[in-house]
Amino acid sequence: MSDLVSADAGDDELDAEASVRPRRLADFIAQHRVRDQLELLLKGAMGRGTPPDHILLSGPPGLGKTTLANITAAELGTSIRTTSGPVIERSGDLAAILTSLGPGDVLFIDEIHRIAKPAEELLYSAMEDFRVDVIVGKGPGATAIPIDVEPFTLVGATTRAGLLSGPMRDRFGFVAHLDFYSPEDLDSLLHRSARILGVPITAGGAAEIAGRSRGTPRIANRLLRRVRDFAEVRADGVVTEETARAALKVYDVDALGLDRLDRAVLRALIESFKGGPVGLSTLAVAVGEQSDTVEEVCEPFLVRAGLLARTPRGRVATEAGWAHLGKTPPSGTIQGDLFARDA
Ligand SMILES: Nc1ncnc2c1ncn2[C@@H]1O[C@H](COP(=O)(O)OP(=O)(O)OP(=O)(O)O)[C@@H](O)[C@H]1O
Ligand SMILES: [Mg+2]
Repeated sequence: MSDLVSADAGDDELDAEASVRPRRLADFIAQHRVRDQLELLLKGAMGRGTPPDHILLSGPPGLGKTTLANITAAELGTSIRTTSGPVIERSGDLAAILTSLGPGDVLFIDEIHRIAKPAEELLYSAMEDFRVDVIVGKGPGATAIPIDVEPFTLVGATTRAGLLSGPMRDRFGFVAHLDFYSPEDLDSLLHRSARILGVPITAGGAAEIAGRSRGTPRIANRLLRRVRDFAEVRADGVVTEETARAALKVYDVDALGLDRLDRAVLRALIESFKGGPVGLSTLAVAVGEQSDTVEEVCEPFLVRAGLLARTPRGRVATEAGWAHLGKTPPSGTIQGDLFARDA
C-alpha cells in the first residue's frame, strides 16, 4: 500500500515527527487511563526519591510508545539512553550500556521482544538487583564478575507483547497498553500539531483528516503535512474541510482512511467473489499482490474497520464493507462492527 496510511514511520519522517512530538505528559493527547497511571507512578517515585518501577509500553505502531518513553525521562528530569532489541546482539553490548547509566537514568529499549536471549537474561539481573554478571574467559576457566549498575528505570516498548517471555514481562512493575485513538482525540491532536507547525486549520478540516487517520497519531500528523502542501500550493493555505477532502482525493485516501490497495481488496472480494467467503491466496491473486501483503498490511485495518471478516471458510465482506463501496449487500451478510474496539 502507499506509505501514506502506513502506521510505521518512514525513514525520512523522523525530523517531521520530532517537531510535533509532545515533550511532557500534559501535552500528551488522550489515552487518559495510561496518562493518569503513569503520572501517579512517576510522581510517587519522585516523592520517595527512588527510580520508578520498570515500565512496559505495548501497542500498535504510531500510537505514542517512543513519545511516552521520552516523556518519562523528561518528567523525572533524568537522561534517557535509547537502544532497541535488534541492535543488542551480544550480552556484552548491553552490559556496556547498563554500566554506563547514571543514577536514576531511563534506559529505553524499543522492540524489546526482539532482544537476543543471552542479553535478555543479563537484563533480568540488572532489572531486579541492579547488577550484571560479566563473563570473562571461555570454557571451564570462565568466571562471572558481578558489576553493580546504578538504579535505573527500564522502559520497554513492543508492538508484540505476546512475544515477550513470561520472566521478562514479570519484571515490569507497570504495564501500559496503548489503544487506537478516537476521531475526537485525533481532532485535538491535529489542532495541536497545526498550531505548532503554524498551519491555519478549521474545525471541519481537522475533523476531515481525523476521520481518515485510522486511529493513529502518526498517520494523522502525516496526512496533515500532505494536506498542508495541497492547501499552500492549490488553495489559500488554510486547511479546511474542502481542501482536506480535495487533497486526500489526490493522495487516494478515502473517507475511512483506506488507500488504493485496501479498496482493491474490498472491491475484489465483493465484485469478483460476491462478498466471499474466499481464501486468502485467491483474493491476493485477484489484486495482484502477495498473500502476506494482503494479510498483514491490508486486512488488519479492514477487519478493525468492520469491513471484512475472517471466517473459518474464508474472507467475507460485511454489510459495512458493501455499503462502503456504495452497494447493497445480499441478505444474510454479516454485520461487522464499525471500529469495534478490542477491549
Ligand atoms: N498522545 C499523543 N499526543 C500527541 N502526539 C502524539 C501522541 N501519540 C503519538 N503522537 C505523535 O505520533 C508520532 C508517533 O508516535 P511514536 O513515535 O511515539 O509512536 P510509537 O508507538 O513509538 O510507534 P512505533 O511502534 O512505530 O515505534 C509522534 O511523532 C508524535 O508526534
Ligand atoms: Mg517508537
